[in-house]
Amino acid sequence: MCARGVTGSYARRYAHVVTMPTTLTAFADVTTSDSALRRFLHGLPGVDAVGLEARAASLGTRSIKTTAKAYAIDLAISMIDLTTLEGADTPGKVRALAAKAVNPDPTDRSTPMTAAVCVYPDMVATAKAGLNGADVKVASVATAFPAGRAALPVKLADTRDAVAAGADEIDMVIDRGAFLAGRYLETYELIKAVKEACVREDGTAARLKVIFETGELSTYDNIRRASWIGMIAGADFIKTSTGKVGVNATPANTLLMLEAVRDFKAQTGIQIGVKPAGGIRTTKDALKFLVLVNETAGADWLTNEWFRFGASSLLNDLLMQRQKLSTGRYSGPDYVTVD
Ligand SMILES: O=C[C@H](O)COP(=O)(O)O
Repeated sequence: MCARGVTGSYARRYAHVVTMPTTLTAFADVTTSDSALRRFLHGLPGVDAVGLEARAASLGTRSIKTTAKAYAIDLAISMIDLTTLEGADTPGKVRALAAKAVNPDPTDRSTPMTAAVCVYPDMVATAKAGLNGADVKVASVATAFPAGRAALPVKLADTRDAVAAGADEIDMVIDRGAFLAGRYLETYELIKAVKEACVREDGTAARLKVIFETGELSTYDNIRRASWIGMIAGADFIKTSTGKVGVNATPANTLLMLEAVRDFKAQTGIQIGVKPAGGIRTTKDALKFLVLVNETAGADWLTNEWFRFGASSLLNDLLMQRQKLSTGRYSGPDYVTVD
C-alpha cells in the first residue's frame, strides 16, 4: 500500500494502512499542509447565525397544499434511512425492520419503500438477507460509531468488515476531538482513508456518508468548515448527527449543509448528498426539511439519491398522515408497528 500525498504525523504513523485516492484537483493546493487547509477553511465566509436561524425558521412556516402534501409524504418515506442503532438490537429486530422498509404499510402496497435500513456492522448480513433482494440499501455505521474514539486501523477494519458483509453505504463519524483541536488535515485524511476502505474487490464502492456530529462542533462556522473538509475529501453525503447526543438535526444546521453542497456543486460540478439525522419524528418536521432542500439546494436534491432522513420513528408518523390523507381519518394505534 502507498501513502502518496499524505502529509503530517498522523499520516506518517498510519502510512502502512492508508491508501490515498487522488485529491479533487480543484482543491489539491489547499490540502498540501495543515496550514494551507487552515487558511482555506478560515477564509470561508463567516456564518451569520441570526440570519441563518431566521431563514430556516421562515422557510419552516411555508404551507403545503393537500395535493403536494401527498406527494411530499411519499417522497419523505422514500428518503428514510430506517435506523436501529441500539446495543440491544437483535437479528429478529433487524429482520422486522428490513421487512418494514420493503413494505412499510402491508394494507397499502402503493406505499413507497424506504431508501435504506441503517444498522451496526455486525447486523449488515442480517439486514441484507431480510431485504431479500428488494431495492432498499443497507447502510452501516462504522469507524467506531458513535464516538469515533479508536485508532485508524480499527476504524478501517470496521469499515471493511461492513463493506465485505454487503453494506451498500457507510456512515462514518469524524474524530470531533481532532477537528476541535484544529487538526483539520487529520480529519481530511481520515475521511479519505475511509473512502478508500469503501472500495470493494471488484472496484465498485459503498457510498460514503460523513457524520460531523454538529451538536458537538460548537459553532456554525465549524459546521461550515467540517462540511468543506468532508466534500473535498470525497464524501458522497454529509450528515449532521449520530442521533446519540443532545442536539441532533436542526433546520439551521441542515440549511448550512445544503448551502455547502450547493456551493460545492457550483464550483466543481460534483453533487453531494445531505442527511439530517436524529430527532426527526413528525411529518410536519420532515416536510419543513423538504422545503429547505427545495429552496436552498434546489430540485436536483429532491430524490433519495441526494437527500435522506436518518430516523427510527419518523416512518410511523408519515404512514399515519398518509392514511389520514387517503381515508380522511386516523387509524387506530395498531396501524403501525412499534419498533
Ligand atoms: O441516524 C439516525 C439516528 O440514529 C436516528 O435517530 P432517532 O432515533 O432520533 O430518529
